[in-house]
Amino acid sequence: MSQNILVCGGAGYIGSHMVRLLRRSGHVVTVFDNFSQGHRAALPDDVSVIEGDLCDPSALVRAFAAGPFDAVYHFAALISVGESVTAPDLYYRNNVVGALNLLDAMRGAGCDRIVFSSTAAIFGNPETDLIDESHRRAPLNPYGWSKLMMEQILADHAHAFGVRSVSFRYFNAAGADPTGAIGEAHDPETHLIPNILLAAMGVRSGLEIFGDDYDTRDGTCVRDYIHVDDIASAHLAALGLMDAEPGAHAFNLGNGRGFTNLDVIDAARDVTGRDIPVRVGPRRPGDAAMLVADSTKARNRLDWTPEVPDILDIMKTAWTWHQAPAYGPFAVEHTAERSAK
Ligand SMILES: NC(=O)c1ccc[n+]([C@@H]2O[C@H](COP(=O)([O-])OP(=O)(O)OC[C@H]3O[C@@H](n4cnc5c(N)ncnc54)[C@H](O)[C@@H]3O)[C@@H](O)[C@H]2O)c1
Ligand SMILES: O=c1ccn([C@@H]2O[C@H](COP(=O)(O)OP(=O)(O)O[C@H]3O[C@H](CO)[C@H](O)[C@H](O)[C@H]3O)[C@@H](O)[C@H]2O)c(=O)[nH]1
Repeated sequence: MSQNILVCGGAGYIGSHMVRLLRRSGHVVTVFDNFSQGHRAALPDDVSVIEGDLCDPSALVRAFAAGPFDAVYHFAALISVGESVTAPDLYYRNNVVGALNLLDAMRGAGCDRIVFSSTAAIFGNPETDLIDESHRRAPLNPYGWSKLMMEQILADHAHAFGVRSVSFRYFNAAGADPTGAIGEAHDPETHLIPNILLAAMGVRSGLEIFGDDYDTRDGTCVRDYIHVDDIASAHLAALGLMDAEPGAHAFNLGNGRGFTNLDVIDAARDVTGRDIPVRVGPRRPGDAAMLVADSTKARNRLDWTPEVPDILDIMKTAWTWHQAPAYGPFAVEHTAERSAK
């Protein structure tokens, strides 16, 4: 049955892939975004767009006046682990105060279902190779704390107000829509795979690896990369779970395979066939050595199966996007590079 969905942060990287999946699935979509990182060009013509900031309660009242909404997907946040260490005030204001404003506005409008973007960063350095939902939470940075606080707030709102929620702890979102129409375009770009591909393009002079003295197989950090459309498909399944079971649910989303930063660079060399100059720099503050998901719970409870689990296939979709980005800070440089050939 078609539902009316508000997607906060829907113009961003993961949100825009969610918007497309919701439209393909027949749902009606309204996007709320302040466009600090989002892109209008990432949105299809058949969605309504409300420009506003989560930190402005009046903008949220305006958004909910466009409802009623059956559910909210909440992707809007500041997302850089390293930046959160030096600017914690920004992270707590945007990610906690802003999200509380959203919950207030939902309650005022009688909307009681929310799917929340949490993160592997709530776990800190893991005690086991694979991290399942029962693992101890011990964030290493304010970004992770902001997300863990929101998970607690959602649990308390379930108890006090009957809010139904699903928190998804994504491990590392990667890849792009297979058509290449939308993809990852942050400014500044801090994520590993886009930075590697920008180095492969020659848009960046090379890639700096943040530390090679971690206690891992080759000394670089280990991450679990999950295709952005596989994150979106889990979110779609969450609608049914919230209908069936009240309360605050949480799931870890990953492929269960860890790749060192050097492995990821090798995968990019395979896919692009290009030289990727690499230099080793100091560790980045707030980084965990290794984050790999056990997503058995999502597979069982949501009947969720990742469709693009292979790192090379994930990389191929990212490469398709990066070679001809339709928008974002590097679209112009890429155009210049293409025309120079
Ligand atoms: N990218 C990853 O690997 C990853 C991993 C785990 C969790 N997450 C979480 O997933 C969510 C989406 O991540 P993303 O990579 O798509 O980020 P993104 O920056 O591309 O998207 C976030 C969107 O939210 C908007 N936004 C931010 N603050 C806002 C505010 N105060 N009011 C209104 N709009 C605002 C931005 O303009 C942007 O469009 C975030 O909550 C992030 O913490 C991302
Ligand atoms: O230019 C770069 C960029 C990244 N890295 C390294 O690559 C790994 C992955 O870094 P990303 O910035 O791509 O991703 P993170 O693991 O730091 O964080 C991502 O996943 C987290 C969950 O683990 C958060 O949710 C966050 O929003 C999301 O950006 C880390 O070891 C990082 O130090 C580099 O060496 N060079």
